[in-house]
Amino acid sequence: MNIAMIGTGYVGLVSGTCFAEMGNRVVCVDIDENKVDQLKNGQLPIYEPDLEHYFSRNTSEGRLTFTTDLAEGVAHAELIFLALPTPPGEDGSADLSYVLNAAGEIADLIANEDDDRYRLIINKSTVPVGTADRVQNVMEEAGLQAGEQFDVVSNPEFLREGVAVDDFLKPDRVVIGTSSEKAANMMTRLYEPFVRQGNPIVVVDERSAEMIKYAANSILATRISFMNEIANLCEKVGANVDKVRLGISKDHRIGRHFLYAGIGFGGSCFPKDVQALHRTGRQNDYNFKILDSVLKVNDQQRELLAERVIDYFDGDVSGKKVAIWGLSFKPNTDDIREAPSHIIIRALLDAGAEVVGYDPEAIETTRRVFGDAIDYADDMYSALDGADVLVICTEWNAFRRPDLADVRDRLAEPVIFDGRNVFDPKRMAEMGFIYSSIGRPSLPPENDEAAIETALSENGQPA
Ligand SMILES: NC(=O)C1=CN([C@@H]2O[C@H](COP(=O)(O)OP(=O)(O)OC[C@H]3O[C@@H](n4cnc5c(N)ncnc54)[C@H](O)[C@@H]3O)[C@@H](O)[C@H]2O)C=CC1
Ligand SMILES: O=C(O)[C@H]1O[C@H](OP(=O)(O)OP(=O)(O)OC[C@H]2O[C@@H](n3ccc(=O)[nH]c3=O)[C@H](O)[C@@H]2O)[C@H](O)[C@@H](O)[C@@H]1O
Repeated sequence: MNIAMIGTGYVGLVSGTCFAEMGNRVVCVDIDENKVDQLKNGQLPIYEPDLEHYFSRNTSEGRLTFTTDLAEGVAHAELIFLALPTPPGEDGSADLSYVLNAAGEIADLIANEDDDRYRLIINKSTVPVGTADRVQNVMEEAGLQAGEQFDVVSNPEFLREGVAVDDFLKPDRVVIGTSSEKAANMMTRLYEPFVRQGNPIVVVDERSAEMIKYAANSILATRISFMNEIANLCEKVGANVDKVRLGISKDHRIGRHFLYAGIGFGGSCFPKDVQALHRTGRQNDYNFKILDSVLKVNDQQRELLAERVIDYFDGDVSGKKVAIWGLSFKPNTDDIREAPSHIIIRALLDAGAEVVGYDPEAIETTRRVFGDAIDYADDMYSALDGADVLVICTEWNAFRRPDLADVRDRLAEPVIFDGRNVFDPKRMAEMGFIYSSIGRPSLPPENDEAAIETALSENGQPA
């Protein structure tokens, strides 16, 4: 099938590449000339595991191309996807200007064509309930006839950054929102190769499809905030949130996913989408109280480690050097949008601390935000040289089994604040660390040097 992907960001680029992988011809359109130049030169503007492999194959075989020219994309395609930003507006509701303006331009282009080809305009962006109707109005205002020349489809995307290609190629489900049988058939034909494992294509009306996306993100965010509150209470009553998680997750009604306590959820979507759904409630005279709490708990949780570091130094961190491991909002991405690490860094800088950050992929994206206000380390160990404490913000694999003897040697004091519970508190205490994690008891550190040496060597690392 011939596809245009309008917007070539995390969603547009991954979706476009994966559609091309199934044999479709995809033209990706973006207004960012640098991005399009990079893509035309075979370079990926984002880090996303496995993307390079599919990108190279499909560009070299000519099924995946890039342009800044919307007219080229529209002329090529029978399926026109909108994968555009929907950032929060001032009142928290989704800003639809990117989507509606692009729809307007597409409508004008189609209205000026000689032929009467039928097109699908497909919302892949996360958009509030009623947006498909608004896009349809925009098309009709240009003189186009719904059902004859076009239909609007809502096709929300559920991929996660860091595993986006795998999620797209093997989705748990595909949601198609349309009241047109013809549109539903075309969309089903497009997605059938992706659901061969028997996962369903769920065809619903446009409004339900739009609500499904917000409901999915909001219930996942609610689980995280809920577990963070359990973690906070565990600390007060001497329980261990990781053990609690194991205990509850064996109940198949609860399941094991999205129950990890930590320093709150970040990313470009959970904070924005929970806020937007809350706003939809308000606009419809409904106070969605749970969502308000989900956001408040998350804001509090993202401040937690900075407060703990400042408390550790009795309220005065001026001149103290804090090393941060993990800058991206989650592992396996360079995305720093709404990253808890950035909130922690800002709070530490405001309090007068010096910060040095390390991340396997997100140094450049972080540099664009903080510039010279913080230092950047070339590797995870050199970040620790002369640092007073280490703060772990993202659970990259490389941080899970580091050489803790080296970590201890390099830090001015053996102090670790772990926002992702990557180490065992008991073993950390045996190795002489002052170790604070989320929702688990902190144990007094061993202070006998010989015992510490033994524990470090038993940890599999040279003492
Ligand atoms: N990032 C994610 O993991 C997911 C995002 N979503 C949703 O998908 C949508 C897009 O998100 P991302 O891909 O993360 O955004 P992004 O910011 O990475 O990409 C958006 C792209 O659109 C381009 N753009 C802006 N205006 C344009 C125009 N008029 N014509 C052509 N291109 C234009 C920008 O230059 C940018 O490259 C949002 O609604 C988001 O909520 C949904 C599922 C997952
Ligand atoms: O709409 C979107 O953009 C996407 O948002 C999330 O995907 P993403 O933000 O890429 O990443 P997640 O894996 O969901 O993690 C989000 C945040 O929650 C945190 N998290 C996740 C899981 C958990 O148990 N605990 C926890 O704190 C992560 O550290 C991260 O900061 C959803 O999982 C996707 O289904 C959705 O398509």
